[in-house]
Amino acid sequence: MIVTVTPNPAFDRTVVLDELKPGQVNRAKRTRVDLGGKGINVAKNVKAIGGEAVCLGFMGENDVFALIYLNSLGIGHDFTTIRHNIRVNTKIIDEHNSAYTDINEPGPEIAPSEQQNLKQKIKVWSQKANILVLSGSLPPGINYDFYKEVIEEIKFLDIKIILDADKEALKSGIDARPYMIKPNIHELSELVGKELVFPDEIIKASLRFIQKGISIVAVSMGDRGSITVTADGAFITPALNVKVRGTVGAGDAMVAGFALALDQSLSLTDAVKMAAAASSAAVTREGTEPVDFDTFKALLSQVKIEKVPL
Ligand SMILES: Nc1ncnc2c1ncn2[C@@H]1O[C@H](COP(=O)(O)OP(=O)(O)OP(=O)(O)O)[C@@H](O)[C@H]1O
Ligand SMILES: O=P(O)(O)OC[C@@]1(O)O[C@H](CO)[C@@H](O)[C@@H]1O
Repeated sequence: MIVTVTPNPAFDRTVVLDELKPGQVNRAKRTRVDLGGKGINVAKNVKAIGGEAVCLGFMGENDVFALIYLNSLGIGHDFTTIRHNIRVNTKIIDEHNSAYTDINEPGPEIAPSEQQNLKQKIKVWSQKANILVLSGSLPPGINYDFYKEVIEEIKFLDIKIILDADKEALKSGIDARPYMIKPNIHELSELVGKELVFPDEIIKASLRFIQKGISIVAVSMGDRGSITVTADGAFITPALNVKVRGTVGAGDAMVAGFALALDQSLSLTDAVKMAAAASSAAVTREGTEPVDFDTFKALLSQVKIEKVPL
């Protein structure tokens, strides 16, 4: 079973413009609202490509539409109810410049008791799960080492933990040695304090974390595809040629592909393929709508992987 944790869910409001003109009145061509937040997007995409996932995290007591939506997709959930509503993140698509701008709110203040409640639920669900995905930013009131503490509490269990976070939450989470991390190229560059561009630099930087005891470092590079590094070798995967309608959540779809492949004990090559196909399918969707299964299937056969021995 795959369990995802989203401490900071969001309603993603996607606003499509001809061209974003800062300092002026901009008229939207169209808008849409999706329930998002990284772990929730992972669960939506796991479901869309044929698996099952359960969502944990914080959810406002009045955020009933979020639950109705997950129920409509048949996605299980066991959120920790909080007093405040979840945030609204604004995603601006500038069609003329193919520019994608995210404005992410900090999220609601979390009380210590709410935090304990989520930790307890994670412990209980981790007893039943094969894969635990810890994903996204931490809302106010939660310490940056939340993910580290969670990993340390459950790592004696037979469970593979995937961490997808940034900044201090990622840095400290890595110290607890999750099974896998999925930094994007900017996050990896920040982690090692050097701007990384070329595959050999990216592989070398990733190996630092493999040497620390992390089994898989999957580095996403937007339209340049991804590089997945393990102790046995690196897999370079160019992005697929698809019509891009929105890039938000591409990384989450990538994590969904890995999570499902790991849950099904598939080979790493198959996991990399599923991750590439799911993430490429994700960018063909506006907003964070789950991927279309037929598109995912069609893209799966197109993924090319170059294996680089170390
Ligand atoms: N423009 C694109 N064209 C084709 N594929 C893309 C494009 N952008 C992203 N992808 C696919 O999605 C994967 C993940 O993208 P990216 O590196 O942008 O993730 P991310 O920064 O974690 O995204 P997010 O935080 O929005 O989920 C890439 O490895 C690639 O397979
Ligand atoms: O602010 P965070 O938690 O880092 O990221 C939140 C977010 O940008 O991530 C998802 C896309 O990956 C969106 O659904 C959501 O709005």
